[in-house]
Amino acid sequence: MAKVENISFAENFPISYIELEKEAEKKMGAGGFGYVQSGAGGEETLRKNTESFAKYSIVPRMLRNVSVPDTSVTLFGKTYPYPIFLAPIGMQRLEHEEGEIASSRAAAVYHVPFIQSTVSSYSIEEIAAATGSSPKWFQLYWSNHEETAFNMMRRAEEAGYEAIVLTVDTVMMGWREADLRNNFSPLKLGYGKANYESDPVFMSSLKDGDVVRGILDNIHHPTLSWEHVARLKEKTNLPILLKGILHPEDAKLAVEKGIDGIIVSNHGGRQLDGVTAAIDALGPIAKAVNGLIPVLFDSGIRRGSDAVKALALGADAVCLGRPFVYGLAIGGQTGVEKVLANFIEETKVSLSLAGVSSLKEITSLQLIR
Ligand SMILES: Cc1cc2nc3c(=O)[nH]c(=O)nc-3n(C[C@H](O)[C@H](O)[C@H](O)COP(=O)(O)O)c2cc1C
Ligand SMILES: CCCCCCC(=O)C(=O)O
Repeated sequence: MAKVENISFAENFPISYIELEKEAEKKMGAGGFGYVQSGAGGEETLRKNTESFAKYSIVPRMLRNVSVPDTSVTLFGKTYPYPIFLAPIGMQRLEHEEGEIASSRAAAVYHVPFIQSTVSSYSIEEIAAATGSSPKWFQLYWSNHEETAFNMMRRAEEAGYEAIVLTVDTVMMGWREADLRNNFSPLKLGYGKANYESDPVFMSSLKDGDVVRGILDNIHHPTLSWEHVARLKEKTNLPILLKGILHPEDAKLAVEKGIDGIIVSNHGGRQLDGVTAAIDALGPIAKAVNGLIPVLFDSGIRRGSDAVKALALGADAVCLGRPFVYGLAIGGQTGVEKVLANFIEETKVSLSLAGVSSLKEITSLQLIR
């Protein structure tokens, strides 16, 4: 780390998101880069996700002794040093040979919880072995072969994962024009198989032994409903969060049905184009939930001041997505560590300059539109 004035930062590494994206593009093939970078449809939501942060202006407070900001957050009885998670991102071998092994180890360096995707390139057990006791959550894609979903969740529980994130906005793939243009399907190319190939329940469900076809048959699940969620809940003692909530009524239903937390997200603009910017959905949802369950946020977080705005609007923590994946493409584990180092430092500086000395008081930080 280098230092300029009071700021520590990762040297010889892209600082801004634009630079990160540019460097990552040089390292990745066109198909893989297009898959990560692009959004659905005309990319209206992808653009809005980042642009909409500018609608919210922080009104900072002064003279508040911000010398040692307390950035810790407690969720489900566990305290983490920062209100920051790594979002579940599938198939990270697209970016780097070491994929999720590298990114989960980088997260562990900062005690940042790593959310592992169902469609990851290394299995639940491999990531657990690589990261020991550092915090991990498991993101579950529902499976049409229901026992496969239950078994993956059981494996995560046994491997020491601390929560299950059920993604509910991906019952089918969005209309992604870059992938159509490039004829690019990471699932068909065999990325994202690790949790399936290592799952005896899934493997024994295959009729013809074709793993890729089996994944494709299972992962698109348009029948998903609250009844499935209730069945899932019966099968685990881990907290369950629903990822992909954008409507306050769905958030209220989640509370009513005993769900433990939600992630406000539009999947980084990759699913339905034209939906609300995630940051615009956050305030009304936080109000509807009224502190009854934790509310996490992703989709558009690019810098520390974005995190401060999301926290002020009611998020308990934010998940970093594309920025860390670009770090992975540029420099493997070290690249992700550098992205995290800069993001954490910028978040701390932003909180201090906003006059927030503890996250416990963040919701009193005023934002004007
Ligand atoms: C390449 C890529 C793969 C993703 N894979 C998953 C996944 O497997 N499971 C999931 O729930 N979300 C997945 N997401 C969505 C992220 O978890 C997160 O919602 C999104 O990246 C947030 O948008 P942002 O990265 O633009 O901030 C993926 C996103 C990207 C960019
Ligand atoms: C039908 C869901 C497949 C999703 C694959 C990974 C993902 O979430 C993505 O955004 O891409």
